[in-house]
Amino acid sequence: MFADKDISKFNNIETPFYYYDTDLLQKTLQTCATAAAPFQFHIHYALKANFNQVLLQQIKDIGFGADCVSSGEVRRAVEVGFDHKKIVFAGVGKSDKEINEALDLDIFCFNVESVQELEVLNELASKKQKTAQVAIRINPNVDAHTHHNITTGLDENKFGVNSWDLPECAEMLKSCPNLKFIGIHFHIGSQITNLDVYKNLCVRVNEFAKWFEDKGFTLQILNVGGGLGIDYHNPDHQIPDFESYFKIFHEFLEVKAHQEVHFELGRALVGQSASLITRALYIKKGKKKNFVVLDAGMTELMRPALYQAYHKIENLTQTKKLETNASFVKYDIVGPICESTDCFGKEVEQPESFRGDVFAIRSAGAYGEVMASKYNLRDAIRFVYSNEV
Ligand SMILES: Cc1ncc(COP(=O)(O)O)c(C=O)c1O
Ligand SMILES: N[C@@H](CCCC[NH3+])C(=O)O
Repeated sequence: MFADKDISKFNNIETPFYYYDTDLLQKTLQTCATAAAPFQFHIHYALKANFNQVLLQQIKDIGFGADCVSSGEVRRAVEVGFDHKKIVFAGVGKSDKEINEALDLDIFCFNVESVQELEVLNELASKKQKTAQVAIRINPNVDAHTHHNITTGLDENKFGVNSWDLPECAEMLKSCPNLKFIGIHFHIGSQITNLDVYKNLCVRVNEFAKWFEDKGFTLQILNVGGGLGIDYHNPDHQIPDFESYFKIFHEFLEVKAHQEVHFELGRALVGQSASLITRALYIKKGKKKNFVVLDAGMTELMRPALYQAYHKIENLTQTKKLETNASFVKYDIVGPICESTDCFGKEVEQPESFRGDVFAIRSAGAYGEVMASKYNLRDAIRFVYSNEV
């Protein structure tokens, strides 16, 4: 819920823009850090969720590490000041150039996703006379019970080494003098709201850890990835239940005294901290449908078009006046882009809306700004921070 003073502020700013609530972000980060502390769990923030530098600064300051999926993200993490000994690099398709850059930056660990990648990494590290620390990303075949487009830990997914390739992987590790094997890594999917899924993951991690240890390897790191979801239906001041989440790993993961448990959270840390603020350009009344045409589209927030993802939409101008205007209408809320999927919600009940009304599309902090595109040669996306206006 936005305060009246926020809505008045928005009236004077050119739309569309991302509005970042830096206080909520701070509270979310602090809650996560406090929940992880009793178990000495290590948090790496997954930059792919949002690599906005202002947010990254806050995240770095709380002491989290960085989980990156490209050398661009590795570079961004270094520029912002993340300790290079807390930077990990995962990704199913790291190019030689990216690997070389990450080797030069002496990152903490490469999360390697195939046997062939081990070979390439060893060769590139040897040319630089370096030793790269590696964790093997294993595909555990655990169903994350999330949208099928954002599940990553099933046999049919491209990510990680499949269990049947592990013997070959173990042989390769033994024969690579420029690699230091330090752990195993998992990430089963994103926007996971059924926490029981993580119990299944813990069982599989325990099995794989034992498999490696039985072969004489020492595992220093158990990296269980991220994926904790947020409640898109109730965005107000919402902080995910980090305590229950970490407790599951504390209870179900078998952690040896010499081992560290690493997490890679993205959405849960930043998702609720932003709204996309946009204005109604036109109201179209049809025979079968009414439309609100906004000045933001799938180019600013792609998730609804890409995954039919739900984001709560609020007409801030009319909600403010609701006592005097109790008439509700169902609208398809669409953007200006030349695509039929450019739609933020169908048959969404809203107060009767008018040209110029300011709308908020909530829970847009993760996979929002970073997935914006220039399609239709749109203007670059703008942002506003709560502590600056
Ligand atoms: C390897 C890896 N780690 C961490 C994340 C972060 O995921 P989430 O934003 O769902 O926490 C992702 C994205 O799904 C990922 O692919
Ligand atoms: N972009 C996705 C999440 C992908 C997570 C990265 N593997 C989303 O918006 O929900």
